[in-house]
Amino acid sequence: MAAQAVLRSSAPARLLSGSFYIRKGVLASWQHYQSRRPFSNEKVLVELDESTVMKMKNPPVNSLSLDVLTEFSISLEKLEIDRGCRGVILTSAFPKIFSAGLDITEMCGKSAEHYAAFWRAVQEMWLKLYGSNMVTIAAINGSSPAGGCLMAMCCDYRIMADNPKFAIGLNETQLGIVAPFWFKETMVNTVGNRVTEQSLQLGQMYPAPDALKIGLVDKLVTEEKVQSTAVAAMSQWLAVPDHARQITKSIMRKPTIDNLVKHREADINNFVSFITKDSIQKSLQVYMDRLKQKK
Ligand SMILES: CCCCCCCCCCCCC/C=C/C(=O)SCCNC(=O)CCNC(=O)[C@H](O)C(C)(C)COP(=O)(O)OP(=O)(O)OC[C@H]1O[C@@H](n2cnc3c(N)ncnc32)[C@H](O)[C@@H]1OP(=O)(O)O
Repeated sequence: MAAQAVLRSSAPARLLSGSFYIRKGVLASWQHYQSRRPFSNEKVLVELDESTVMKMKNPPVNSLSLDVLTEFSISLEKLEIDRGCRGVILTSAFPKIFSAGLDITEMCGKSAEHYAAFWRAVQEMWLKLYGSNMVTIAAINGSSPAGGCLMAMCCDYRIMADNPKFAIGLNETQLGIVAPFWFKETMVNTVGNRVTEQSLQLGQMYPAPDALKIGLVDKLVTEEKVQSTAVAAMSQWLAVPDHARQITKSIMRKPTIDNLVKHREADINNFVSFITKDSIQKSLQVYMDRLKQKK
């Protein structure tokens, strides 16, 4: 099978602690296996098995903190330069939640320097994932608001658990904040302009069946089958010659990526001046309080 051809030899499944879990299928040798050990840092788990899987593992809800984002980008970069890796499945280690999006506590009560570093890390994650040469498949095994939805949209193909309790969308306006232009452009590239305009203004979260209807996800399967379906889809995508697929992906995505690269510093400045406003800090605080009260 194409996926197996890509993931060369077999190696023991290996779990390493952290916020992500990368399952790497096939290594040429034990030495090669050992050379992948740098994945075993604080926030990244590496499992060496039949397929390459990055599992977010930041309890309780996979919120994307500065540490998690940094680790994600480093891990993805390592896979990117590994010629043995042509595709990655992105999923969550927890049932019922893919990712709660950006860690709201990173955007509350911190210094301007912290906000700038945080936003640069969000940009970096997006640049690396949206611009990846690898085939990227999101196995969305639970809810996925805002930044979680962004990560899923960065992937080439999205499979979601068929459960109307799981919802996905860019809900920023519900928090009193604004999805930046490159979040918007990613969504436009996924579902089109009209659906994006309405979704973003309303901060709409789509239950899985509705997400399928608007094309925000590509396929629904039962929760138990999300990952195996992703593995099957991966082998289909990997059957296409890499160079042709990669150039095509680049033609589709480069203008959007270039737009952020060009305006990156201005975007950071916009974020910092927006998020440091008293009114925005208040909105985020109210939202966090509501989240805690709902229990
Ligand atoms: C002129 C131009 C100007 C424009 C400039 C624009 C600049 C840019 C502006 C800013 C852009 C920011 C973009 C932001 C993107 C984001 O991603 S914001 C995050 C949005 N996320 C959410 O809204 C999700 C909120 N969470 C939930 O809905 C639920 O928690 C859940 C994910 C559905 C899971 O539910 P459940 O399993 O019931 O768990 P809970 O009990 O709700 O939560 C458990 C604990 O986790 C905490 N938590 C949840 N989400 C987050 C989060 N995103 N960040 C931090 N913490 C989170 C929650 O409070 C609980 O905590 P405890 O009570 O302490 O246990």
